[in-house]
Amino acid sequence: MSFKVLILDNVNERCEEVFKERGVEVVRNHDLSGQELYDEIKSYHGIVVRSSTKVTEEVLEAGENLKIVGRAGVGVDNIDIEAATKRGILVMNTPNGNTISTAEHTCGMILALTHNIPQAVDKVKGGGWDRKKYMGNEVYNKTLGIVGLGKIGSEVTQRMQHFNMNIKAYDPFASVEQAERLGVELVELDELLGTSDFLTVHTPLTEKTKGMVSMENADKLKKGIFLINCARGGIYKEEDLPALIDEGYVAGVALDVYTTEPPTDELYEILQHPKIITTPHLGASTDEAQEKVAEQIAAQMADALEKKDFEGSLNGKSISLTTNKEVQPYLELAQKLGSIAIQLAPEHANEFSFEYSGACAKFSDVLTDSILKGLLSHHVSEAVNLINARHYAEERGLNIRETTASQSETFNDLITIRLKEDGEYQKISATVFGEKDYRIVEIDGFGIELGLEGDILMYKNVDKPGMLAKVSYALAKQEINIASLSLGRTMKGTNAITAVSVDKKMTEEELQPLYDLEDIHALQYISLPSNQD
Ligand SMILES: NC(=O)c1ccc[n+]([C@@H]2O[C@H](COP(=O)([O-])OP(=O)(O)OC[C@H]3O[C@@H](n4cnc5c(N)ncnc54)[C@H](O)[C@@H]3O)[C@@H](O)[C@H]2O)c1
Ligand SMILES: O=C(O)CC[C@@H](O)C(=O)O
Repeated sequence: MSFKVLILDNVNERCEEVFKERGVEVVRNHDLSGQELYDEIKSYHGIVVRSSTKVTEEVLEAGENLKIVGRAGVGVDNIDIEAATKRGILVMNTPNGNTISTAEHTCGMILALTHNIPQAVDKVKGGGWDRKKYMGNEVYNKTLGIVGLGKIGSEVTQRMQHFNMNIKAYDPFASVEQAERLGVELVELDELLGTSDFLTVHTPLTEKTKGMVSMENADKLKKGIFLINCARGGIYKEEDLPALIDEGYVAGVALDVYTTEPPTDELYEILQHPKIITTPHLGASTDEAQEKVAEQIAAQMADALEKKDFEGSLNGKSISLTTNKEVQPYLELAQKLGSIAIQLAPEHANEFSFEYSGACAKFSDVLTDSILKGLLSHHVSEAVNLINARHYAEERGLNIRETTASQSETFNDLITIRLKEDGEYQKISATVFGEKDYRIVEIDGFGIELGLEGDILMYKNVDKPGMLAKVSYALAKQEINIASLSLGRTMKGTNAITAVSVDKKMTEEELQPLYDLEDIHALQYISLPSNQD
């Protein structure tokens, strides 16, 4: 299949080159919005953006053929990931292509801020000369507080240590080992605010980070602190910044990012403050970073479109495993098992437990996605895939438990689904022999061996002579051929379970005579897709 990708923002030309090298048709059309964008996007399988294009639910809906949204950069706050996930559209970014540039920009901002460089440049260029007014401060031996010890925070740390700064950090997700390796002291946020001479933030904008510094918590700040934000607008409350400076809490502010970009008139006013220096979201704007993110996003998207690799995917992390040859047989097994389990399940079943034993256990995450795909395909009208399966499971209130064991007692690998009905668990287990021989091996304690393919009749009967003859006669009368069969029982003469594979899809009318047979109970008809080539 040939793929088409649309580049919507000002992404470096290496993006087109890489797509073309990979045989992907690529079109560039910048700054589209509204109806123009909805019309244009229809035929494309992928779109590439930076931060200008807002990839809203409406845009995704208009993208009838859309499979991937690629962000040439880190922040994906301009992409409605939830809506993309629901539609099974992959969202990817390039998490490290612009790390170095942004870290360098941050260090540049720290030095420019404390040495009053931008203000002094303006003065001299305007024909002035004032050495007293632009007296600065050294960073040497000062404390730099870092909020967010991720990729950029870590690179800033290493660079500013060479300026002999003492680095402290607040990051609830950072490990002590990581901090030790970097020579950073991990502290709580209040301590960081109260002891830092400079504070730089390197987190996404979230409910937790929004307004991290504002007039409300001004008393927590070390007097005369310098604030730097090269992450996302709004982490410092912008409208409070002039007052924080004028009232002596803050010595100066450096901003590369704003809540609205370009800044609104109101925000523009704030930026006129002589102690606030600014750049127009330039952190990642270097030739090197832009080449890297452009190349990376094109290569990642081409790989994903060809289903070779899913590196950089944000809303389908576990699907990157699907390119691993080892996981492929289990994926199909899991999906088939999900499909059969839901066909055997009573209506409204919503409590499931998935058990993985043996080598397959290490892939449990993606196997759960695959079971859910099989299970939900029967209930959800939209296309369910590995990206959106968990979303639909949650939306439908399915309660899922997952357990793993490194070994199975009976088979090399075993996947079992239990579903709860009237307080009792029904159980179905399956395994794969070789690469594609998928078999159910147990249903509700009955050992059975049944290929997981095609059209299957499954029923319970009393274990006595003549039962199979009745069924085969009812089928033969309708000229329906039996392909294979499997019998299972717990004890001679008690209950038995029988599975009969037939050579054609059966209609309700054809099934009726079988439902009417005496001593044949709980007859169910299951249809499974053929094994993939
Ligand atoms: N100015 C630019 O041009 C530019 C360029 C690249 C990235 N960015 C932005 O910089 C930010 C950081 O990027 P990164 O690549 O380092 O990301 P990252 O994911 O590597 O690091 C983010 C860190 O923030 C931490 N974190 C999350 N919530 C937190 C909280 N409430 N308190 C403290 N720490 C928290 C995470 O644990 C993580 O370590 C992102 O917002 C990104 O969009 C801006
Ligand atoms: O595309 C850009 O220049 C913005 C980059 C940056 O904000 C990011 O999050 O990667």
